Amino acid sequence: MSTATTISFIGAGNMASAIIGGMIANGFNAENIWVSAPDDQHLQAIRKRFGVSITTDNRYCAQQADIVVLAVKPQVMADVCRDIAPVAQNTRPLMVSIAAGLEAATLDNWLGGGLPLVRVMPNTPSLVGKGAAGLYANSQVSDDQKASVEAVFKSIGSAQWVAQENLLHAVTALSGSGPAYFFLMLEALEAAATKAGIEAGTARELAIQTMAGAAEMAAQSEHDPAQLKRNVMSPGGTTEQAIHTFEDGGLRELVEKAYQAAFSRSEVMAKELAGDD
Ligand SMILES: NC(=O)C1=CN([C@@H]2O[C@H](COP(=O)(O)OP(=O)(O)OC[C@H]3O[C@@H](n4cnc5c(N)ncnc54)[C@H](O)[C@@H]3O)[C@@H](O)[C@H]2O)C=CC1
Ligand SMILES: O=C(O)[C@@H]1CCC=N1
Repeated sequence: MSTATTISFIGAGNMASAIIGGMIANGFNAENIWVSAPDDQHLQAIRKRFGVSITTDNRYCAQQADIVVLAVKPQVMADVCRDIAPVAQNTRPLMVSIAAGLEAATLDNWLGGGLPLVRVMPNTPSLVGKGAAGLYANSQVSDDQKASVEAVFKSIGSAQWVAQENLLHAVTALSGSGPAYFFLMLEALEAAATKAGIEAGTARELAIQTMAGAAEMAAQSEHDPAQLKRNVMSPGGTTEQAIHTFEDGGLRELVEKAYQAAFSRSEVMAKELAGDD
């Protein structure tokens, strides 16, 4: 990533903090980052934590950078885009939206039309440099702009381009929402182990380390996850009992159902919000 790149964030919430934190931990200069939001706890917290420049003026914020990241909730995006449209049309930065289910054409329309725009579906582990992001560029985005936004997201994890915009629904349901699926698993394991008598802190430590270890192994191994799972299942042993319980209880079907629910919600949001003009 070029050290001269300047980047503005409109919105100072969970996802903006995760991206900014990851970028700074990777050597990005806080002086080149601006953030705007209403004067709330988020904005003050982000300045204190990362030393970035802040403002409550979205237009001013948008004017400060080569890349403007739209990091507000989808429901307020229309107002935010219409407000900054005059300055965006004037300075023509690369616009980046991280909002779930909001199509590039809808955003571009709200921004006055004809702007280079990349949609990114990131996730919160970006904060610790372990993000997973899907990216899609509209036809106005140059190769150089693609390279710079890719560099930002690669600096905080994995960044994968998708060829068609509608594949971002699939990315959202996988890696965008995905951290929450694994946190749920951690909660459930910790609760079960605590019931069995282990102290809560110890249960959490062992569960987290197990999840991190399994993920690292899956990333490094030449074997697929099914084989890695079989390697843990000693015949007649303990794991076999647990895995059979998961399978008999319909875990695969439940995962598919949960994935589809997130996917469908992303599609519905796109339709609902596209009509908001
Ligand atoms: N939280 C997550 O795991 C992920 C979130 N996203 C997307 O990121 C976006 C932001 O989500 P979160 O950070 O979770 O939400 P959040 O609620 O934590 O943050 C939203 C931020 O927008 C600010 N804001 C509200 N109205 C504003 C306005 N008019 N102008 C400027 N700022 C305003 C709020 O003060 C807050 O700082 C959403 O569009 C969401 O779809 C995408 C991937 C993952
Ligand atoms: O739940 C949401 O809508 C956002 C998008 C992916 C993760 N959080």
